Amino acid sequence: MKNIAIIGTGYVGLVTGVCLSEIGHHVTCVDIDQAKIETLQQGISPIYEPGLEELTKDNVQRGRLHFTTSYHQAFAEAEVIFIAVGTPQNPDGSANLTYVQQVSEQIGRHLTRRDTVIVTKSTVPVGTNRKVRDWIISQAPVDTRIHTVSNPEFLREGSAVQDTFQGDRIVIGTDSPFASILMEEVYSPFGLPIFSTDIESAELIKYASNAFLATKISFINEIANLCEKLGANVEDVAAGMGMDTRIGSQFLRAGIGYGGSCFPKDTKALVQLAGDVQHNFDLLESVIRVNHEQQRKLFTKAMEVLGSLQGKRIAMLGLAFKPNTDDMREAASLILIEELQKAGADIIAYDPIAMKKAQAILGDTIEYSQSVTECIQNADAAMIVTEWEDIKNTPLSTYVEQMKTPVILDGRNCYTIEEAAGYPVSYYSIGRPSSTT
Ligand SMILES: NC(=O)c1ccc[n+]([C@@H]2O[C@H](COP(=O)([O-])OP(=O)(O)OC[C@H]3O[C@@H](n4cnc5c(N)ncnc54)[C@H](O)[C@@H]3O)[C@@H](O)[C@H]2O)c1
Ligand SMILES: O=c1ccn([C@@H]2O[C@H](COP(=O)(O)OP(=O)(O)O[C@H]3O[C@H](CO)[C@@H](O)[C@H](O)[C@H]3O)[C@@H](O)[C@H]2O)c(=O)[nH]1
Repeated sequence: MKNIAIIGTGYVGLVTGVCLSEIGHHVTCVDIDQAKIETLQQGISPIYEPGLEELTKDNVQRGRLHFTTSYHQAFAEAEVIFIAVGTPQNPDGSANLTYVQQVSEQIGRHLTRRDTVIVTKSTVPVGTNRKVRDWIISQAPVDTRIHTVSNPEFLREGSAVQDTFQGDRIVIGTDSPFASILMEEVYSPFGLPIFSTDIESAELIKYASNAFLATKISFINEIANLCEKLGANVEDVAAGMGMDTRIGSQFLRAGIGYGGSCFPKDTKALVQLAGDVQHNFDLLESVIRVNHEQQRKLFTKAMEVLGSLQGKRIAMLGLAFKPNTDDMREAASLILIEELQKAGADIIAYDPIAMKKAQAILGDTIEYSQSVTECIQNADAAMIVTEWEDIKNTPLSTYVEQMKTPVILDGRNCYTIEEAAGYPVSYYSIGRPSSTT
């Protein structure tokens, strides 16, 4: 078992650190956010991620998992150091490498071993691992040897722990035989397929995978828009397409576009990366454009159905960018709220988990409620933005009983059109025929 340091205790760093300790490694996680580290030291997870808190507590108790704000302490025994800090987007869409550079220089200053393996888990443009090596060396003692590894992360929020133990593959890109053997030892207890390649290919696999998944989503959303005009049902079209194993049934759920901390920024970063080598990635630019429109889809529908939104009470069901997370980054709810407010609407929102994080962003510009039923009371229209279980399972009769006018704009196709037709509601969804009272 190895001594491992993880820099950054966000979604990726924390989940990776906890899961590596669970399979027996000795892990120290370091972060500059003191409050986060103190929370973690008490065994509390700063993020909502199913199964994570239990595993954190368990491994802290077993003495295999530690949290600190001290680089010195984290790197003292480390044979492998994982970089898992954020790579947010610059105003032009390219990846901001400030945090990666800062931690690389810190690694260099604190190195004590002759051979250290540095693993980049953050999503970074092709060429970054070579820069990481240079940044470290610029600060390191002359006799140290740095072995860099690109090891992109594919976990999804909301199922991050499960994805780590049951992922489809682990990608390892390195030109160091020393690092290659060590990474095999780190990851073999997971029993997952390991794909080994060069550094540049590993870096690109991450962007290419996210861009491809985003393309699938924008593609099915365009088909959904066509379905609405042609009278077809996108659910059936997707099901029929997905039965072809060459296409596959996953990531063909039409909705209000992709949000979250990865697809929006990574698609833009890949367009920029292509531009840097004089390549116009037209296809991906269209994917991004389609998504931009799709995220505003419920607003456009509300305008068509209600006419003016001035003074209208709109219930927003779900705020997080997807269920099972409290992450609000690039959530469609934020875009819709802005558009609705510009049009003069009053908003009351409900989310079972993300309300606290949403409140930190939105403050008292909207009202908050504690349940679906409370949220839709006296509303002129309800918008279903996130398909949480309790939202999906709300009987349509509740809308009839509680709303001023039972207009439902369902951005996640939570009800069948047959079900909706059985109630006196006006039901509009994505890529399917509407039913009106
Ligand atoms: N969130 C995901 O689902 C996901 C999945 C795959 C890949 N990624 C990629 O992984 C990277 C991390 O994403 P995230 O969502 O975990 O980010 P995050 O914002 O949740 O966490 C990043 C953490 O790094 C810490 N940090 C910043 N500078 C630091 C420094 N100098 N020293 C120590 N800690 C520092 C921050 O305090 C924060 O806790 C990004 O490149 C992202 O694109 C994210
Ligand atoms: O058929 C689908 C599937 C997803 N989405 C939307 O797409 C977004 C992203 O969903 P998902 O991929 O489940 O969540 P993330 O946690 O953002 O995970 C993605 O981004 C991560 C960060 O790079 C990668 O590690 C994961 O492999 C990749 O799935 C969300 O807004 C979803 O609502 C759809 O609209 N239709």
